Amino acid sequence: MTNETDQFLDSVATSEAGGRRRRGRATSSEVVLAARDVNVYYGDHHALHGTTLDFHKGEITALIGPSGCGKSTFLRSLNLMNREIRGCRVEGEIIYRDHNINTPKENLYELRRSIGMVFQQPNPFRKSIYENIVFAPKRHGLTNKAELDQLVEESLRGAALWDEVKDKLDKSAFALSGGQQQRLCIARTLALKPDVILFDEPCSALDPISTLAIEDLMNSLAEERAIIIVTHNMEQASRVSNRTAFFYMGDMVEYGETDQIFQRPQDKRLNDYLTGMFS
Ligand SMILES: Nc1ncnc2c1ncn2[C@@H]1O[C@H](COP(=O)(O)OP(=O)(O)OP(=O)(O)O)[C@@H](O)[C@H]1O
Repeated sequence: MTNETDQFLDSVATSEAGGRRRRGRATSSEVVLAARDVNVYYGDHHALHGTTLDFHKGEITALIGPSGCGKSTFLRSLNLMNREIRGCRVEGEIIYRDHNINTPKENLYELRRSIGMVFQQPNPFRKSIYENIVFAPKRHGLTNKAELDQLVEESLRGAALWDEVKDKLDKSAFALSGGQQQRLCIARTLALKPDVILFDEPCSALDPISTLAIEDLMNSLAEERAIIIVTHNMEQASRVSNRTAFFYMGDMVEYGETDQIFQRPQDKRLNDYLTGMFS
């Protein structure tokens, strides 16, 4: 291991946030979601090559690697979002609770309840805070006002936003700060009671304080779910995740417990990436 890696790890281990929230090791054997030999093509371009990976309840898995290596492509395969991209083809199996969902008959609408997604840019609807939360549950048939009210409170509490917005639920979601909007998007996802949440660089548009709030939140959400996060921020991956997968040019090159990946990288490309030789 190089000096640069040592320094980086020291800075993570001694930072207050790192010490407080560091996960690092595997804690669970319950696989909720798994990819089996997943290949993704955009037209003729073979963007992701035969990727096999398990995701566990109670854990956060980080997907890392240089720009264009296929992290987001892989993430979007996990809830079949790639189907919305014209010319994109996903081969292989995505096993959710022992059943392959990568089939034409899979009901995407129902699937997205179970496997939620939070994007890079907060994307609330142009509606009130309350309506943002109840929009999808209403479409799924929930109409009882008391039940909707309770769901709004539960979801906002789950996203650590309730105290900040409980007196202005009828106000526009756009009146919230960027960090609050991202937590609202998380609350919106929680309202559907998913047991997997995919995060695609959820903090890249946020300031450091909001970033720490989202990291804390992911930590608590992971207690009952599997969380998968794409991040360019190596300190973040090291702080929040139990396991890490490193991608390079469409291949998943190395996977393991986060402590091992960051402290004892096996592959030279991973070591070079961690020490900033390329980004
Ligand atoms: N919608 C698309 N249409 C065509 N090619 C795409 C599309 N999305 C991604 N690609 C290609 O697939 C490959 C992987 O891209 P992807 O966005 O998954 O990488 P990434 O690791 O998430 O990158 P970044 O960190 O920059 O977001 C790249 O070669 C990219 O150009």
